Amino acid sequence: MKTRVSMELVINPVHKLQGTLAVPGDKSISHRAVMLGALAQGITEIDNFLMGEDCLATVQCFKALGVNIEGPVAGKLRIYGVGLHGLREPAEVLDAGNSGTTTRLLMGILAGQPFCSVLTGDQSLRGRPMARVTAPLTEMGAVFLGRQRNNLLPMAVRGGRLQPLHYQSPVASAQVKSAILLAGLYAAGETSVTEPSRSRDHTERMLQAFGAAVKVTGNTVTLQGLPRLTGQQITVPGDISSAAFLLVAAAIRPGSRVRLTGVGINPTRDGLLQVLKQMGANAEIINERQQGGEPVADIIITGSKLQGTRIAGSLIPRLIDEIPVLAVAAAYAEGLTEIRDAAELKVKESNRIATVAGELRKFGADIEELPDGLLIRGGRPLTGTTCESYGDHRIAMAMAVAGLGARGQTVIRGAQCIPVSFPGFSDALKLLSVQ
Ligand SMILES: O=C(O)C1=C[C@@H](OP(=O)(O)O)[C@@H](O)[C@H](O)C1
Ligand SMILES: C=C(OP(=O)(O)O)C(=O)O
Repeated sequence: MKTRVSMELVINPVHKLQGTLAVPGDKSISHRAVMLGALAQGITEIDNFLMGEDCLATVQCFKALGVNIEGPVAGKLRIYGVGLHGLREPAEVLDAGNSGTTTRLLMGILAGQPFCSVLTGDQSLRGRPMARVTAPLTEMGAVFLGRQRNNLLPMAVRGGRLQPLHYQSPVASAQVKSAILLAGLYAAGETSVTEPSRSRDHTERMLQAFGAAVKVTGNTVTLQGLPRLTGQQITVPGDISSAAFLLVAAAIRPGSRVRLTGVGINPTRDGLLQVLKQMGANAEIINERQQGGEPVADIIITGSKLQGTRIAGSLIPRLIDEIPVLAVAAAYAEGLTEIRDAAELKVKESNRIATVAGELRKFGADIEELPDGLLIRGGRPLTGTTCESYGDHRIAMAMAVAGLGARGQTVIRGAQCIPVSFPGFSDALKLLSVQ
């Protein structure tokens, strides 16, 4: 297990943000490109791969499963696919680091393998619930052995012959949906997942691009098992979840104008843009195009006076990772913001309802925790403070954004977690900041 040196990020208030920037590649799409590339026949080449620690953990796991992968070097990766049945029993424990996506999607794939593997991760990941995938995968025929009735890592998996499953998921979670669909690759016949509302659909899109038959009807996705997957060329779009920090930073500083190029605007991921508009921000989408089966565009945002809003229901899965930074936008907005139906935030890298509320309160924000969200009475002037990341990259970056509009200096302790999803975050802020 890696031990990392604790790092502090010092944030000084900025007058405004200005400039043009390309954010790093999408984390969700980067993970999936490695996984499907490994299970395909032939070569998959990936460009603009996210060199974040979570995606590097996925690459390491597939190397340990016997896949020949060149790179990643400067966002380029070449995978020599082994086909659906070509993975090899790993001689070492598979370490997913901080990454829930690596763990849960990999569990789906390992469920279909006729060998034994063991998965673990860092302290945060070892506390996150896995029964949401081990339970349905057990129904399909895989065998798991882990703490708290197969809920916590480390977890041993013995895969094998799988039965197809029609699963009614109690949560809108792309990780649950994807784990079952990836296991469904190994089951003869149709496997389907129905969600309470639609989660991100990158797995469905990419499975189709690699040649699998996938049907989407309402909130149900159906996959035909045992397809032949063929290697692809994939250019990963910029990550809207990383763009979110820069978009909110610009939105809360009047006079700002920032252009982010090549950002993924998949409709299952673009809730942030809808909410920023609801709050009165001026966000323009231009140069829309398709890249790797995903819609991308440039986003131009200007600073404006923001108003409070309500964020709930089927919008939540479309912006789940952006809620910490949207809470920051709400603290700078006039009036009340209510975030509901977001209890999933409690089982992320930290309990994000508690950590967002606790850290924003240190700046002087008026914020109340709800069982499934947050109530923020915005408009109070914020004062720079010392924040904790709790090892959660999104909390570290959200609080850095809060510091940009506060009076005085802000220090983010535990900032070494930021490259989990956004290597180069502080350089991006520096580049865009006008003091
Ligand atoms: O499938 C994915 O790539 C992800 C799904 C989401 O998690 P859930 O599926 O738990 O909602 C999200 O929070 C995570 O950052 C990435
Ligand atoms: C929740 C996140 O990721 P994961 O579940 O993959 O750890 C995230 O990046 O905010």
